[in-house]
Amino acid sequence: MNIIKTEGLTKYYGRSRGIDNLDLEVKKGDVFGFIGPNGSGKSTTIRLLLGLISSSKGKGEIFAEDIKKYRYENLKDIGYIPSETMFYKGMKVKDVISFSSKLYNRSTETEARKLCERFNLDSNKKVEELSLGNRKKVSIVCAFQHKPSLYILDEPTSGLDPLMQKEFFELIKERNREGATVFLSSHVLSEIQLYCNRAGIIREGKLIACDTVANLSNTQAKRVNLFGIKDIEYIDGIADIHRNDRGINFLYSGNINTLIKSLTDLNLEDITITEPSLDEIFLHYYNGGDERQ
Ligand SMILES: Nc1ncnc2c1ncn2[C@@H]1O[C@H](COP(=O)(O)OP(=O)(O)OP(=O)(O)O)[C@@H](O)[C@H]1O
Repeated sequence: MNIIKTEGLTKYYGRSRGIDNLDLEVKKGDVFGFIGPNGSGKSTTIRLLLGLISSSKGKGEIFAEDIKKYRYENLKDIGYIPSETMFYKGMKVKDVISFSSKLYNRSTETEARKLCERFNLDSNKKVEELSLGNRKKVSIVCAFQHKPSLYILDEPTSGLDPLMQKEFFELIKERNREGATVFLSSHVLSEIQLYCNRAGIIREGKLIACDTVANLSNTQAKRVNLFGIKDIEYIDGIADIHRNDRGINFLYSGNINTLIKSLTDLNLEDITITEPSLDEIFLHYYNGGDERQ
C-alpha cells in the first residue's frame, strides 16, 4: 500500500526549476531516504507533499488523498521536520511544544516530556537562547510527540551531534517497528545505507534512481588498486582514476579477463580488487553516471 505517491509532479518557481516530472512511491512501513545534492529539489518535493506550496503540473497523494485537496485532517497524522527551524521569539521550549501539540487533537504531554528527557532538552529555556542542535531537538519533539503514522523529515540530523544523531535514528527505528512510515531527506550517504530500506536519488529536479538500498548498492563495478605503478593503458570500463604515492586505483566495470590481460606485462608490487563503497556509487549518480529506475 502506497503512503506517498507522485506522478509527474512538477514545480517551477517562475522560470526556475524546482522539480521536474517526479514519480515516487513510498510504501507503508518504508524508511525511505531521499538523497541529492544542494538545490536538487528535496525540500521542494517535501513542501509539495505537505501542501505548503502548490505544484505546476502532475499529481501527488498522501494516504491515497490528493495533496492539493487534503488539508488539516491529514496533517494531524504527519510529523514534519523542516530543514530550517524558525520559532516565535520569546517563547519557551515547552510553550513551542505545547503550541504545536494543539494541531494534533491528541494528548501529547507525556510523550513530549519523555522526548525532552531523551534528547537532553531543557524545556524551560527560551528558543532564541538555544544552539542550532538544540533548536533541531525542539523540532524533533514537535514532530514526534503525537506519534503520527507518517514522518516527513527534511534533513533531520543536520546540526545534531553524533550521539544525538544515533539516538534520533534509534527513535526512528522504534517508530518504524510500531508501523510508521518514514520519508527523510539527507546529504549523509551512510545514514541512508544504515537506516533506510529504500532510497531515491534526485539530481537537477529529476529522480534518477529509485530502488531498495541493497539494489542501489549492488553494482558490477569494482575498485581496483594497483601498487608500484604510476599509470595504466586505458581500456574500456575504467573510470574514476586516482593516483597516489603508492600507485593507482580506479573503478572497473568491464570484462575481468580483459583487465587481467592488460596487467600481465606490468611490474606490480601488489593488487587489490574490492567492492566500491556506497558513497562511491551515489557520487557516480550525482556526477552524471548511468540512470536507472
Ligand atoms: N522560493 C523559491 N523561489 C525560487 N526558486 C526556488 C525557491 N525555492 C527553491 N527554489 C529553487 O528550486 C530548486 C530546488 O531547491 P530545493 O530547496 O528544493 O533543493 P534541495 O535539494 O532541498 O537543496 P538543499 O540540499 O540545498 O536544501 C533550486 O534550484 C532552488 O534555487
